Amino acid sequence: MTNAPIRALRRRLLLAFGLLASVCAVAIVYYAAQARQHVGADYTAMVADVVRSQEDPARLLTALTRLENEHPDHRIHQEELGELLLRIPRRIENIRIQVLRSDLDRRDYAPLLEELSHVETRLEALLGQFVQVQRDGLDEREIERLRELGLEIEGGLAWSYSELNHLVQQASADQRQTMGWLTLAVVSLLVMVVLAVGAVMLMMLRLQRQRDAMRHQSHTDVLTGLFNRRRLQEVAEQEFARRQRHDAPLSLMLLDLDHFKRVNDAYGHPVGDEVLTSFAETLQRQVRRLDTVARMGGEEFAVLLPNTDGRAARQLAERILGATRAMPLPEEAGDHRLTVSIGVSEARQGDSFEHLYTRADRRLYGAKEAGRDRVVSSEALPKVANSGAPLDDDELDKLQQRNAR
Ligand SMILES: Nc1nc2c(ncn2[C@@H]2O[C@H](COP(=O)(O)OP(=O)(O)OP(=O)(O)O)[C@@H](O)[C@H]2O)c(=O)[nH]1
Repeated sequence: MTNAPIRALRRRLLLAFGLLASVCAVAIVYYAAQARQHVGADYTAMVADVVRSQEDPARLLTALTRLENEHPDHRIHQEELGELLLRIPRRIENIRIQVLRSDLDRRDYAPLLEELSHVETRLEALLGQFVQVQRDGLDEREIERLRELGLEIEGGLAWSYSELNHLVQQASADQRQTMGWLTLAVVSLLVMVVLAVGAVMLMMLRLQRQRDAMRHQSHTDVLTGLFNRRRLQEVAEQEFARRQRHDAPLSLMLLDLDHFKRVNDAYGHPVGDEVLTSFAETLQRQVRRLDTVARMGGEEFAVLLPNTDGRAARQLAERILGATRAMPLPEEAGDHRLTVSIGVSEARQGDSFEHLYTRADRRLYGAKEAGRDRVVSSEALPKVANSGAPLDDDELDKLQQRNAR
């Protein structure tokens, strides 16, 4: 079992994690920018209006002073004053509406609106006075009265606008601070979410690894690292299904080390283990990547050979015979001659894996019976000593039964 699926899964998880983190980062930056823009835009219009209105009190006073010095025949400054007396109430109304619609605290702006209302009544009085002046002309008393009203209005307006300015600046600063905290909270939250998602992904990855490791163990022979009987069965079922679709040949080879008990008895079990492991390596060196090598138990092995007919399987088996004889053994067992018996069978029409396995097993038995260190396959069955004719499967069955008795 390779690590490739785990690596692929890890790559996919990392990619998903990176994408998620990027989306979160873009969302945070976009949100923060939007929020700041919104706060700024809310008060900018009001501040602009207040700044414009703050010029009105000074203009009013200037217009009144010029009025004093104006020649009765020239009505230029009277017109300027008249215009101001119409414009200032409009501006006050505009600012009042904006204040009422804003998020400012009512308790903060109530005195300010009260003062503006007072200024409005004073403006009405000034307007009345002004109309009278226009009608009756200016005298010392009228001028004095106009100046008093003008100063009162100027004071009220200046105080109200400066208070309002202060309130707006304060509110703006408060909101910016709130937005800062809010942004920090959102960022922390998102970071936590991202970390949590990352942790879950890591856990999933670990679980996947553990599952793969367990699956690997359940399919693997501990001593040799080869597949075990169960895995061979699974692969064989897949190969049989594939064979039905593509009509490709499929062969099975069963191998059993000869007189292996003697190795154990002569050199000890650990040396026997080493020999089994070396034989497994020898087998793997002989086969192709698409072949499946398994240890069936004890000193018995199997090789499933997709896209391989009986003849090619036999040739491979002959090669394995030679490689086994030439296989270097552990030092302690240097004198021993290791050989193997092999039964080979090719899948026939309508076969199941059980059929294929039983036939190969029978031929393996035949190889043992015929003297070991040989291959028995459908293409070259062992000869019966007295007749010299090759044995077929039925004859091998009979031989097997006779020996069992
Ligand atoms: N060292 C070692 N020996 C094992 C292992 N599994 C099975 N064996 C031994 O393999 C031997 C098999 O002996 P037998 O079934 O008599 O077969 P054999 O001696 O190879 O004789 P033939 O198969 O008839 O040629 C026994 O001694 C088992 O103890 C293993 O994992 N390690």
